[in-house]
Amino acid sequence: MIELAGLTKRYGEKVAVNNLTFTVRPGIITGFLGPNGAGKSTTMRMILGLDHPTAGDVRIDGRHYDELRDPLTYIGALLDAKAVHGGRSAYHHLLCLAQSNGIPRQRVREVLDTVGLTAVARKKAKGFSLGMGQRLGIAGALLGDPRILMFDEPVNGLDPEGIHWIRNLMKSLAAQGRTVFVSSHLMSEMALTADHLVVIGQGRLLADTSMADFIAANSHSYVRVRSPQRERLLDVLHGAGITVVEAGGGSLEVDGDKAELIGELAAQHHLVLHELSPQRASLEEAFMRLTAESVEYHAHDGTPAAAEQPQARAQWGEDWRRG
Ligand SMILES: Nc1ncnc2c1ncn2[C@@H]1O[C@H](COP(=O)(O)OP(=O)(O)OP(=O)(O)O)[C@@H](O)[C@H]1O
Repeated sequence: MIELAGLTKRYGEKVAVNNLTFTVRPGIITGFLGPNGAGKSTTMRMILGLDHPTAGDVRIDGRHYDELRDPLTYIGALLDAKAVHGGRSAYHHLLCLAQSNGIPRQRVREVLDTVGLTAVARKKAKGFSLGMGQRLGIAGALLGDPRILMFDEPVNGLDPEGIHWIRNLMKSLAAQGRTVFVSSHLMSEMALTADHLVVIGQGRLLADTSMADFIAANSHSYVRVRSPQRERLLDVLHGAGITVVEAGGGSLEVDGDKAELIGELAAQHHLVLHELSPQRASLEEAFMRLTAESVEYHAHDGTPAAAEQPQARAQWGEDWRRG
């Protein structure tokens, strides 16, 4: 497990990480989300002892990183794929890591094979593409066969086949009972990969919950209904006390999880339905809704940043609901 307790990091006036307390558990993939500058990388660096907390504590299986003997055998991490000596080959980069962590030499060939870099093992890392660099970083993380894996933006630079590969790799690592902690800005990918989410904004914890609960809590569910007997259906729904909003394209929208109720009412009144579809927000929509107030860096599209605009969250929710 990775356990954070009141973890805080200040850089001068800037509070990059603010009193974070959460636990990353084994056997599942925990996604780590937050807008740009939220403090994800700083948190990950503190977990690895690369940055020292201003306050609070972080432990790996009960110990601080610098107390771990051969740390790569406890926790493997991909933080910055470019943090490789460019003049070394992939093989020699991994061999150096192995030798300094008491890891047998044959493990280097195994991980090169796992990440698909065997054919370029003797090539210098400085000639590697972004995706090859990511694969080499992942090989380094796997080298010590650790129980805990931590990946910062692992799909960055990977092609669709590579993204598919890393998704399956993380799932199999979690299925083996390992702890997998991964950050990504690719929400669609995170939705397919993570079981649990930790979300931060401006260094603070915003959510620590299962994927399903996160989406349910931060999104609005409604049912879209279309019928060729629209007017009669409206009467029936109004008669049952159900509030209906007329949406574009002749469809109707009803708040909440009322699909079954609407279907039964339609059947009782012999009404034909062409569509009866429960709608739920995607992870991306739920994430934007939750973090709207803590986004620091906005592109200028004429509207002020949400942080400067206290009503933004409610307004955005309304737009999203009908948009
Ligand atoms: N060495 C440093 N000195 C000063 N400020 C720093 C330093 N490292 C990070 N910060 C600041 O701390 C905040 C958090 O940065 P961090 O890189 O951890 O965010 P992040 O969530 O990983 O962002 P991104 O998604 O953009 O990678 C930012 O405002 C950043 O500018």
